[in-house]
Amino acid sequence: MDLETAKNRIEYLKEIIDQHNYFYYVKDDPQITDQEYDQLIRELIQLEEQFPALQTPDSPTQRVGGEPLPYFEKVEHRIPMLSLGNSFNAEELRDFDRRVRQGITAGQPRYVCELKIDGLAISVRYENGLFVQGSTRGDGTIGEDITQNLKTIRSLPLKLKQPLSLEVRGEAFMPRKAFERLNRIRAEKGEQLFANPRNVAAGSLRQLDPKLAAERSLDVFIYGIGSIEGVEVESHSQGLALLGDLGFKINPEMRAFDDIEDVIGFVEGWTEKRGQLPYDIDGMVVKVNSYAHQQELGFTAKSPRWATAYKFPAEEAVTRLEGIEVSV
Ligand SMILES: CC(C)(CNC(=O)c1ccc(Oc2ccccc2)cc1)c1ccc2c(N)nc(N)nc2n1
Repeated sequence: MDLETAKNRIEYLKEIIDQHNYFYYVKDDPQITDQEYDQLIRELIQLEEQFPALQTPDSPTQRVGGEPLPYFEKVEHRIPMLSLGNSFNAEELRDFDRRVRQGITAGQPRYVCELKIDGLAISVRYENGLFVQGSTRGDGTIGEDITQNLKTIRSLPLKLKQPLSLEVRGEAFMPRKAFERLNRIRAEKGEQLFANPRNVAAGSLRQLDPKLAAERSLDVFIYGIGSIEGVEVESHSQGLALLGDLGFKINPEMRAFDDIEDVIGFVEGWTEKRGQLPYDIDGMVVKVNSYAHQQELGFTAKSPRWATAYKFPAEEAVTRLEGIEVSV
């Protein structure tokens, strides 16, 4: 095969594999069998080995990157990763609504409610549509560069559907089924079990060897834009829709409401049924949707005044002792 033919075939394979990665890992709706997918990947690996000059960093073969790192570099977030104030019950959500209504001068607030995934907060930077760097939240200003590990998460695109430069925020997590499978294997080996999926996700992303992160079936939901060039976005929901169009995995359970009583109904609903989700959540996040309203409301020292985290009541750790239920 000559160079030109190889170049065209490699470009075709990268495109088609990216599309199938999107269907499988982002939409959870595979369009081809695992065997057909493996065949495409194997052909691309062979062609890139035969024509090394044609291998590019955004190739799907580059997800399980290089050698283990000696340490993680520090990364300064251009836009800080802020924390959330907490609300613990319906009345505190009503207080939040009253403060919001006092702080805006025009219109009524519209709220977007999202699941608060129990994972590790991350920030990922793209330049001209290509994944260039990923980092942990750290202290909100300085995080750790975990690019190699984040590239192993297949629901995180290496190349966006539009060549935009932006920084996104999200939560990396381990699905409950992967957590249970991992602990079953550790139990068989007589190794100590992990306490919860969040610890495994955090521990995996802090491994210096990306091959370990690649084995952990980690996943990600993107929940916000840190910064974006060349695109005007006016609301949080519009931002999420744009992120979805770019190929990011957005949590499908987000809803918008105009009345705080509907927000309360929604978050109380999830308090009951969160066990049905394939991943752990530790609360809900309620955000004022309009960026104009967010601008008016501003921030406290470390949190936006236009968002709050509704924390679920601590689950009663109920253990069965000789058949009787005791709450601990
Ligand atoms: C709302 C925000 C705190 C993100 N937003 C920011 O971090 C943020 C940061 C600078 C901003 O503006 C500034 C720009 C420059 C300087 C200072 C602030 C605005 C928002 C947040 C935090 C955690 C979340 C979580 N676990 N789950 C979901 N679903 N959403 C979440 N949302």
